[in-house]
Amino acid sequence: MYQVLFKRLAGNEDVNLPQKMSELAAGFDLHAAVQEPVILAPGERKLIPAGFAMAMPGELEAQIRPRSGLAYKHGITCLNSPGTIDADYRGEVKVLLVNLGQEPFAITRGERIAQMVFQVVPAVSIAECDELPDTVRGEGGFGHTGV
Ligand SMILES: O=c1ccn([C@H]2C[C@H](O)[C@@H](COP(=O)(O)OP(=O)(O)OP(=O)(O)O)O2)c(=O)[nH]1
Repeated sequence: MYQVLFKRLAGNEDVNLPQKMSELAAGFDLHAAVQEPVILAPGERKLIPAGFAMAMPGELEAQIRPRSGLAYKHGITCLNSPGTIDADYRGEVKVLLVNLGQEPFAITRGERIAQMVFQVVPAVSIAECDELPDTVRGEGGFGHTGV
């Protein structure tokens, strides 16, 4: 079990911290910490504050992912999906939403706008080399096996 710390940022006492909506949910829902409703016009993107900062063990990252209901019903999704929260980031967590729907959409205070899923990032060491190990695939990619 990993210990993650959430710090509520000043002025957001009324906004829920990330929370799971069911016992085995993978994601913690994030809530909009906007003061007034924010309108996203079709095609528009806006950075929405989530009202908290966090700390997690160094081997973790947190991914900000869209909520399927908002995406399906309104075309609202995360532009940089999945967003990456680094373990050493201490700023406010924010969600970059974009409206891919046909209608303006209002983000209201406290609304659940995205979800955050934790992942273990494997420790890697890197080295430069002149020749890479051979594979059967070689340089084939981008559909080289057919569509
Ligand atoms: O959806 C997101 C993505 C990022 N961040 C924060 C946490 C993350 O640790 C930091 C940097 O994100 P990223 O590495 O994706 O951004 P960058 O464009 O590479 O910026 P930087 O140079 O600040 O690393 O911004 C968010 O709050 N929400």
